Amino acid sequence: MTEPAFQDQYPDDVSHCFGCGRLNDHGHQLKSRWDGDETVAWFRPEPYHTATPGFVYGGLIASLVDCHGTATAAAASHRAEGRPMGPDETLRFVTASLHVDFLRPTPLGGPLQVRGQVETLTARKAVVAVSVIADGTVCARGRVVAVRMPETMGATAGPAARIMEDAGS
Ligand SMILES: CCCCCCCCCCCCCC(=O)SCCNC(=O)CCNC(=O)[C@H](O)C(C)(C)COP(=O)(O)OP(=O)(O)OC[C@H]1O[C@@H](n2cnc3c(N)ncnc32)[C@H](O)[C@@H]1OP(=O)(O)O
Repeated sequence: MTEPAFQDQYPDDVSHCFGCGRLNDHGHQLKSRWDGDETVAWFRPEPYHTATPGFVYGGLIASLVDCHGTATAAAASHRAEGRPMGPDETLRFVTASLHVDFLRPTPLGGPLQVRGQVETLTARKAVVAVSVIADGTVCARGRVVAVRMPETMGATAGPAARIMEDAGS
């Protein structure tokens, strides 16, 4: 049986992210999982994710790197601490830095494989290298610095609570 995706184990209050939130009907709903010591996600861009005809928009690729990187940071942190992921056990990471090199045009039409490798991991920070691969060819490489989420970004913090209420969450 397939393991549940990391993002499907996030608690509701951090599940509205445009890139990976399972509660965001308008988002990409990226799903990341372990593949040995690396992580993997698959995403099939739609025709409207176009840069030039036939090629994928770079901003979409950046958001795949971003969300796969932060998810990998959370999962790796849980694994390192021997704590299973789940709604009651949350090690939450947000993006401090996102760098992407677009090595070659990414063809539109097939699935993209997004692979993550943890480069460094501490209690407060993870650095994750991410590759975006189309049909066996690495089209983009990225690096995400993910840091433990500050309390001020939580869903119950200040304006966030009102925004979620307005959105009917
Ligand atoms: C079940 C599991 C649940 C998981 C839920 C996941 C929810 C996911 C939701 C979806 C998310 C989707 C993704 C999204 O869209 S997240 C949305 C986009 N991100 C943000 O809005 C974050 C805004 N920024 C901040 O809140 C703060 O600046 C943060 C918290 C990031 C750092 O705060 P602060 O500055 O106070 O941290 P620190 O001083 O203690 O430094 C700590 C370490 O970090 C290093 N550093 C800091 N900044 C940078 C930088 N720019 N480049 C390189 N490194 C940087 C620093 O050197 C230090 O390293 P070291 O000295 O320790 O080596």
